Amino acid sequence: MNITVVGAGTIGEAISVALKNRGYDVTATRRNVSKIETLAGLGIRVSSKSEEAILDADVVILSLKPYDVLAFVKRNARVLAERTTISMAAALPISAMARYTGDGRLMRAMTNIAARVGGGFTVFCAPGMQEREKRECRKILECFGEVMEVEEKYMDALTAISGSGPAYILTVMEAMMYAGLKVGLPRDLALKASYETILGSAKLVSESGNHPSVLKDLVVTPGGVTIDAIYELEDSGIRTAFMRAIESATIKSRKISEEIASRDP
Ligand SMILES: NC(=O)C1=CN([C@@H]2O[C@H](COP(=O)(O)OP(=O)(O)OC[C@H]3O[C@@H](n4cnc5c(N)ncnc54)[C@H](O)[C@@H]3O)[C@@H](O)[C@H]2O)C=CC1
Ligand SMILES: O=C(O)[C@@H]1CCC=N1
Repeated sequence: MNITVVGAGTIGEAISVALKNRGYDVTATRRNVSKIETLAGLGIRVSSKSEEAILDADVVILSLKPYDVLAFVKRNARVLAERTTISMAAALPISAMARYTGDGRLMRAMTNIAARVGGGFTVFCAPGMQEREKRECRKILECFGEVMEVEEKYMDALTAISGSGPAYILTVMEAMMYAGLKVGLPRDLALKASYETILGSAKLVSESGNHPSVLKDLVVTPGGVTIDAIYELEDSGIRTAFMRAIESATIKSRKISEEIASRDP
């Protein structure tokens, strides 16, 4: 199966590598191909001519900025209507693209940067697509990590939690690492202790099926060390900070969505 990834920037490059690693035949496009020369070394075809590169594709994955995806869909509506098309863009509703192509072969997906190492979480919706084609797309998305089909009304919130999420967790990781430096750990050890702890905690929730609060409570030994840290975190309002952050990103995604839907590129 030939897959063309249009817009090999941050996410397009990550998913091109993940697809190639799973044996797909991949073409990646970017206006300035010198920036994706390393992809060619991995056996990915690179091209600056997106309009031509989609002609040979069975599946087209669009990883341009949201408004650029819509403009690309409009310009190439006839070609895309005859191919499976997966938009990775935040905030771009299927209905806005379907104005030009119909929704029969369109999928909207949201992944995250961990797709690069097969650790992404990808949600998708494709209300007009036949089940067989949807299953093929699902297999493609599974190259990026875990996959779930969801209703489109949840996409903005999921973008805010898991699409943008690595930025929050990496901020937490960085803060933990700097805390380690403050209390005298060497840099490498502070970083490893931080990421292994985040990785292990996520694995514990995923494999035990327990609620995070149940597991957290097990760590807090009465009169011990952890409670002093939890006291400081609660005092800083860490939970409301996360809730505000994710609510704010959700609102931003909805706002962009409304703006895009009302524009004709
Ligand atoms: N960065 C992330 O972690 C995630 C991004 N996304 C979505 O992925 C999309 C891309 O985001 P990023 O990768 O962060 O942006 P980016 O700016 O790194 O990538 C977009 C790329 O498209 C290229 N481009 C623009 N017009 C083109 C054309 N006509 N043909 C070929 N290439 C063209 C640009 O040069 C750029 O390299 C956005 O819609 C975003 O919402 C989704 C999930 C996570
Ligand atoms: O910041 C953004 O808009 C994109 C969507 C999810 C992650 N990055």
